[in-house]
Amino acid sequence: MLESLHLVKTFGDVTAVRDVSLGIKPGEVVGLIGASGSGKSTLLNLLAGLLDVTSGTVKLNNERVKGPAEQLVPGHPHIKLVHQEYQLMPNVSLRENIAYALRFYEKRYQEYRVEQLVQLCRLEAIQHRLPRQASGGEKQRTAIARAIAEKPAVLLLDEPFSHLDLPNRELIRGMLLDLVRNEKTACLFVTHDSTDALSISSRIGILQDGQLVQMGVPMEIYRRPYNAYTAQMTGPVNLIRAKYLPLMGIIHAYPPNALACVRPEQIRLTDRGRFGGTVRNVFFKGAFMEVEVEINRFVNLIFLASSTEKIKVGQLVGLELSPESVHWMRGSA
Ligand SMILES: Nc1ncnc2c1ncn2[C@@H]1O[C@H](COP(=O)(O)OP(=O)(O)OP(=O)(O)O)[C@@H](O)[C@H]1O
Repeated sequence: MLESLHLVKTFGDVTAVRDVSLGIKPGEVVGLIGASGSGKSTLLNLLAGLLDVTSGTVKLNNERVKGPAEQLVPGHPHIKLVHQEYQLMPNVSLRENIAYALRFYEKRYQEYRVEQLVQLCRLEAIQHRLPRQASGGEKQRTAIARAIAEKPAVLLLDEPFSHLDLPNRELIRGMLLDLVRNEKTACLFVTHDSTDALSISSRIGILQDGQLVQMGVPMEIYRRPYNAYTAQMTGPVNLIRAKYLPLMGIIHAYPPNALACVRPEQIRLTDRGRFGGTVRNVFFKGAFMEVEVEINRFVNLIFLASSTEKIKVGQLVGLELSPESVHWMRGSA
């Protein structure tokens, strides 16, 4: 198990990581979501033993992971970090890039393991290409294959899905799930986009200004975000001040400026709506539409409608929201 205990990292007067404590078990995928500058890469480097901590501890199976100041070669043999830039050797094939990680092993085992990795990372068809002849997704998969060649206990990934198209993102998602199932690797990745994190992680964490503000199972964080930042980082959301909720038929006992979170799918289109408004925008998203409705001068709401519905800008619509769908947030806006 990889653990961080009260990790802090400062650069001059910037605190990039503030008191972060977390644990990742073998066979678990954990996604950390944070805005740009929230400390994601710094945290990954600390966990990998590639950056010295200001205070706090990183432990792998109860043994302290040393920082670069304490070692000749930075890093830990059982913790691998895949950077955003892949860092492949440019003049040898993708397959040889993977094999290089196994160069100290006996030839037969090396061949066997490379073959296994090529299959696991879906590289059969393009394994003999040079990195410059490969797409971003193929290079990403090669970098992951190389990182896991020696079966590390922990795989850390920096933005593994950014710059990839949907089919490649799906491939990497499937691959990571296979990997943790087959090899019991503990996998932690950071991202600024919640979609992949919500779909494959057993737990997700939200980083805000270097702090881990919330951690839990994806559904719980999506439904019950701690604050507005957590709500916005995990998907489309309506953030509604308490004083406007009676407009929607919701009676409550909260102060006027308390903030409520209502996810778009919790608002329903209905002919017998308790409230309604004028459609301002309709965003086609494929299987569904995101519809923006002006309730009054101060409140716009978004709700989801099936893309088979006929909804037009300027149309009046009736809506329904049940009191149980409203989540009151503790943190400030
Ligand atoms: N070597 C450094 N020297 C000084 N400040 C740094 C250094 N590395 C990071 N920082 C600062 O620490 C904070 C966190 O940076 P970090 O790169 O970890 O964020 P991030 O969430 O990974 O951002 P992004 O998603 O944009 O890559 C930022 O304010 C950044 O400017």
